Amino acid sequence: MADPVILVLNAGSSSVKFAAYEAGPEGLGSARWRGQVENIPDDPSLTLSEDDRRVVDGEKLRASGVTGHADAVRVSLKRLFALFGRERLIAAGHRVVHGGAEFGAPALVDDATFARLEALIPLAPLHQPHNLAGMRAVAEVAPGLPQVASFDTSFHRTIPAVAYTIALPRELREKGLRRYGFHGISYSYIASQLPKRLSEAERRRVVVAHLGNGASLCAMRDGRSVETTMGFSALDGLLMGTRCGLLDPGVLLYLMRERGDDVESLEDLLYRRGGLLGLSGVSADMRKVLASEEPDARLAAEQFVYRIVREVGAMASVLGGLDALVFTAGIGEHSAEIRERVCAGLAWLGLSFDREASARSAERISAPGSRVAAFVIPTDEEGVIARDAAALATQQLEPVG
Ligand SMILES: Nc1ncnc2c1ncn2[C@@H]1O[C@H](COP(=O)(O)OP(=O)(O)O)[C@@H](O)[C@H]1O
Ligand SMILES: CC(=O)OP(=O)(O)O
Ligand SMILES: [Mg+2]
Repeated sequence: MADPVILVLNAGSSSVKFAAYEAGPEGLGSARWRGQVENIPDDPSLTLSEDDRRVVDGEKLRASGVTGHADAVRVSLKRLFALFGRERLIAAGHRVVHGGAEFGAPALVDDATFARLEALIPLAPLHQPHNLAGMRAVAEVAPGLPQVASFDTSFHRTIPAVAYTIALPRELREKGLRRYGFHGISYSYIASQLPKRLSEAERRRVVVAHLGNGASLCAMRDGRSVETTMGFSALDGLLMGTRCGLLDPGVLLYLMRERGDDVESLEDLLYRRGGLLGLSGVSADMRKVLASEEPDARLAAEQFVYRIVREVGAMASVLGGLDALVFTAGIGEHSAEIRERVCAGLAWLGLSFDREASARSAERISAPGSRVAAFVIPTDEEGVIARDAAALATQQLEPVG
């Protein structure tokens, strides 16, 4: 009989990425099927590969009535089931952006858990509803299938109170007002790779730069998170594709008082209209920003780098020094130019950059003898989620006795 399959969904604010893994006797390998629906809701388009071969290439879905994330999941599942039979599915794993103060580890999603995740929607309004819509869509198409949530916040539970506490009155703190941190699934994958790729001395005090559409830094001591640039929400910290990052709250008070901006318009401004897009006026995509001659686009790229350099300095301070810097996610993995500019800004820390190694995307991009080592390690959020799902779903299928 064919091996069972684990499905993974990673729903972002405007996309759904998915992957499916065969669970053989040796465990899970790499994803056999991968794909995504991008540009939801304006112009959703589907891409799907089997064994790294394109099966569907940018098919427009608008005409088939796909508008939201749930539709996108339904269409994706239909296409996947044409490639491997639905009966082979044994579990689905989901990236869930917010686990609140409660979820410190992956969880099987039953009705009670689902309700608790729904209660966290106000903490991540542009991510959490889509994560939950994915679960509902899977439950419709494959009723009874075990579903597992992996959380972006869990990895940061080792951050100490001095770093996560927000200095506001106790009654607000007791309602969950604190810094949480995000991109934890990606950071936990990178942490798992450090012992395999860095020497013992290099992996004591590490800063990982997850630079994708959303971007953050994580300071790790011995592989555990002690500080991160995102906080209560995914709006904090670095400059991102469409988010401006760290912002004086006085700006919000000003906009509310002077322009009468309401919650919806501020949310739209902060999550969708700022960052590289808002500053450059060109695009949220770093490739287009770097290619543009517009002065505002140059400033956007310059500020993207500046904010990383500034925050790595703060992280090094928290760690009491820096042994290694790791780049990951879309920009971190693919943009040699951004890596070079960031590393140039960190030369004072003793980072000596190997441009030739970075240009060919080598794993180690610092020069021999550099006091701070630098690396590129491709992240694998889907792989982490698939393994979490396999572990929890198998537990459920085989009751321990
Ligand atoms: N060669 C490249 N040079 C610069 N930026 C790139 C390159 N390839 C991808 N990117 C950037 O990576 C971003 C997407 O990163 P990714 O980690 O996939 O983000 P997300 O998971 O948040 O969608 C794109 O917005 C694009 O700007
Ligand atoms: C938490 C977050 O910012 O996620 P993403 O990078 O997928 O937008
Ligand atoms: Mg991502």
